[in-house]
Amino acid sequence: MRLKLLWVGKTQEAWVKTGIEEYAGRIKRYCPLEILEAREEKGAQAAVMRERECERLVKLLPKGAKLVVLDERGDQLTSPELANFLTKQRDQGTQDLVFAIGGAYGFTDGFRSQAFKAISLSKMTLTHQMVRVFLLEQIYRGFTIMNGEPYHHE
Ligand SMILES: C[S@@+](CC[C@H](N)C(=O)[O-])C[C@H]1O[C@@H](n2cnc3c(N)ncnc32)[C@H](O)[C@@H]1O
Repeated sequence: MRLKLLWVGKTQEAWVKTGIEEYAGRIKRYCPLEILEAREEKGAQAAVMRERECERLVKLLPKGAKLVVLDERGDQLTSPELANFLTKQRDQGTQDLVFAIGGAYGFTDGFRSQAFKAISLSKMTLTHQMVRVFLLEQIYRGFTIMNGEPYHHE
């Protein structure tokens, strides 16, 4: 299984970049990981920017990939549940598992409907930049749970 993180726009804040590098590096000990970045749209109405950004996200999706969207309206999982989800995908032979994070205006309904799962990290809205770090840390945590390593404590 290969993991891909798909998101919109460059990471702006240095402290977010540091977090991404830290957890992406840790995840790569367990699984190949690639970050795919769609260009951010600027200066149009929100609906137009959302549409254009989602068109770019679709173009970056590998053929046959299984898509998970990060969405505040999605399923809320515990960390062990996320670990089980990753285990199941690996054991089912999923080749490319893609986690997509929307831009500042989120996803179109059309993009969301291409996903087989939507995951919420909280009922609160987080910045699309911060979600990158939170998601990476939870994926890393998931791999440590899968491997019985002493990182996650109940
Ligand atoms: C600022 S939010 C977009 C908010 C937009 N109003 C919406 O309803 O989706 C940008 C992106 O960050 C991610 N995001 C923000 N909060 C989240 C949360 N609590 N759980 C999961 N993803 C979240 C989603 O991928 C979202 O598309």
